[in-house]
Amino acid sequence: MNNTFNIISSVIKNRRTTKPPEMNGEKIPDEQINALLELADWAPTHANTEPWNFTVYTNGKTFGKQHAELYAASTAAESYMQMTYEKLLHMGDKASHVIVCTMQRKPLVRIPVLEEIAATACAMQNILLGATALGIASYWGSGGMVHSPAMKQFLNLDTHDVVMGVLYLGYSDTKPTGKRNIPLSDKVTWVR
Ligand SMILES: Cc1cc2nc3c(=O)[nH]c(=O)nc-3n(C[C@H](O)[C@H](O)[C@H](O)COP(=O)(O)O)c2cc1C
Repeated sequence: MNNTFNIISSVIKNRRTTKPPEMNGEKIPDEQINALLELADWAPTHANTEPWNFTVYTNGKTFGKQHAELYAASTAAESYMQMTYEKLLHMGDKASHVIVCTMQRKPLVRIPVLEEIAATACAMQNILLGATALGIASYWGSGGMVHSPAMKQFLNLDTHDVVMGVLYLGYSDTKPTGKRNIPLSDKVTWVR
């Protein structure tokens, strides 16, 4: 294998999910976030629809407040849990930047939704890999209100658009070890 493969292989294998509470509050320079977004923009895209969109929060607390308030406003009193509110409120406290990632379909696009979602996921993975290369810890979260109609409305999305997830980026003093539960051989079929 050549050196480029070895480098990218090491970045891919070293990317690990770090939960935002494990981040340490240190700030990432905005230029580095821009560089990551530029990587996202080079994701593959069927028919060049480039359906990814990003809302970048330079303070994790701002998104946390909006997320928690959305939960409070759209949860019936009998289901509401203060613990959930607090968890959402403080989720990004120690993150540097929070990026809400959405797939937004252009009008009249004939590309299947599945492919637009896949393209946006590729863009998000580019961010995660770039972050790893820069020593930035990352977390792709889809909990709380992320997939709720209330979040779509909050983000002014159209019916066919999708909230893909929230990327929390920051620095961490710890690094989780990776694991895979299913052997690769169980997921691969070779036809010769
Ligand atoms: C689409 C997607 C949604 C995810 N949502 C969550 C989530 O809501 N909560 C969570 O703890 N982890 C979430 N994760 C992160 C996974 O838990 C994590 O990728 C998995 O444990 C494998 O660990 P690794 O990323 O270190 O390889 C999500 C990952 C993806 C790709």
